[in-house]
Amino acid sequence: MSNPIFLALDVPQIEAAKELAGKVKGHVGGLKLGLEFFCAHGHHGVHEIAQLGMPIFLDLKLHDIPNTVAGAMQAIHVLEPAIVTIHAGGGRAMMEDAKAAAGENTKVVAVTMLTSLDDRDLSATGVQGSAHDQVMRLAELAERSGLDGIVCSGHEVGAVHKQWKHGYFVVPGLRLAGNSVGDQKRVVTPRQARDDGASVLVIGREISRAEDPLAAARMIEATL
Ligand SMILES: O=c1ccn([C@@H]2O[C@H](COP(=O)(O)O)[C@@H](O)[C@H]2O)c(=O)[nH]1
Repeated sequence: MSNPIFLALDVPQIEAAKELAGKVKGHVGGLKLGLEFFCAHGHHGVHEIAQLGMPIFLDLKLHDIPNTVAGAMQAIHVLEPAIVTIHAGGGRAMMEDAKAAAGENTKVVAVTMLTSLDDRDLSATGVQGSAHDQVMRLAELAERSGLDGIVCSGHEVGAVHKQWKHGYFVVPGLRLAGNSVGDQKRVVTPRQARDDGASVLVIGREISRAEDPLAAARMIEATL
């Protein structure tokens, strides 16, 4: 079984990102580059990180009209990312067009509800029901739109997995028991997410902010 951990390289400098990724090489299965890194360094930055030889997850969370998102997908095609995120809230046509524009080796997954939000936050946006209901609804829409999978929290992944047997499930919001959750609200341990059917475990600060990132990565790997 390949290592499901993708390390979130949420650091602004290329050299710092490379150094961190180099330290944990062999103990994570891939590297996640998000908005902070991509806005600062664009394609050049992605090429630099790709030279480390690990699968790249471009967490761009695209959300716009279908034509614009399809154009963005075409523009990143050349980077050959293993995974790209879009927002399920963009609707069916946007998701269909994004998938059609992606490279055939790229998994396109839809963010359902950010792990930094809870039921109250959802209600404040005017959406009725619980976070769980919202994730289930958007997961069904993503599946019907032909996507490879979704991003959800560890609170929902078990239920989504039962409903969508061959989906690809990306789970952030992961913390070891007792550790600070920071800005995350729907949190589980990496082991819990894995046991409930996560395909990819996104881990950032538990490794990147650890005194010894290699020791942290090895320890988390050992819990799986
Ligand atoms: O719902 C979501 C979607 C994406 N993320 C991203 O995952 C990492 C999590 O970082 P931690 O430091 O492990 O909390 C980060 O890059 C987010 O942009 C998410 O947390 N939740």
